[in-house]
Amino acid sequence: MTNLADSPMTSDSSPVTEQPALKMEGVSVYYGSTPAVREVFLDIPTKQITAFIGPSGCGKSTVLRCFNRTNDLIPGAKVKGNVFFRGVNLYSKKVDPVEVRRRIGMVFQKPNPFPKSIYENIAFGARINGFQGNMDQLVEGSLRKAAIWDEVKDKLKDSGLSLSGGQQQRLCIARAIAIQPEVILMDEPCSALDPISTLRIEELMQELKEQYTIVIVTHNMQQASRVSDKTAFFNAEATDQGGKLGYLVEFNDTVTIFTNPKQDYTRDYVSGRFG
Ligand SMILES: Nc1ncnc2c1ncn2[C@@H]1O[C@H](COP(=O)(O)OP(=O)(O)OP(=O)(O)O)[C@@H](O)[C@H]1O
Repeated sequence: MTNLADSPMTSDSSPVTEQPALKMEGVSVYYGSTPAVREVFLDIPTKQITAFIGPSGCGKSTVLRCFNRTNDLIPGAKVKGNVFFRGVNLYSKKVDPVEVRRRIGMVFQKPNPFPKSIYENIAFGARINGFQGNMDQLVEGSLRKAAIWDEVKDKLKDSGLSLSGGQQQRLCIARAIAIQPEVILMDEPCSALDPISTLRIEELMQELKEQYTIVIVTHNMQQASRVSDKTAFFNAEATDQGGKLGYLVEFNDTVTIFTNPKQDYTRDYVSGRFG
């Protein structure tokens, strides 16, 4: 089994920030025989925030799921091309998808805490992953990193489901952090939250990027321009079969995408002319 920790990026002589954490080379995704996304080439920078934007159905979530092999869990989904994490091809037969999902965590649109105590929401996954250290410390550290410790420290035995939506989402981020991933994928993490909870998550993302590489799918262009360093704009084109096929139009620094994009489609989208 290929060890995902074995990679040139662990060398002290090469600063991690200079190499992409994740790399896509010619990735196409199919659901059954229907193509959903074609030929994506993309480098995700280490310890930065990359946003995926684009109209509904252009394949943002589909592409995001390729980074931790969660498309494998969808019957009929097929990924072609290569996805590299720290130089290791994640789709190689030697790579264990469970290990991939441990190293590359995911937070979903709707907060989905386990129906267990706040403490167990953090401890459960760590225990399953064979964590041998001090569990109390791990729980506190993860909740602190997710900026929710002060709100829950006196009620760790209460159910995770008793928290507000915004708190539940930070609990889910803490749960992802507890597994000690290197990358956190976020699929519209704020779309079910009110503006104040959204702001908390956005602030939290800025803190987390000191330690983690973050990729976020968002429908909210203001959010992408506020939080991200890089932005990938996806669009979809009509197919001969009457469907839609997603593709990457443009990928650049967020400020360039929003102020001086190279493609007319991008300019029209970010200025609200379609989508
Ligand atoms: N589980 C699935 N089974 C079959 N087709 C799917 C599945 N998930 C996505 N698709 C199709 O793949 C295409 C891309 O969908 P995807 O959800 O990735 O786009 P998106 O840009 O994230 O959309 P949205 O912004 O609406 O969430 C769409 O045509 C969608 O119908």
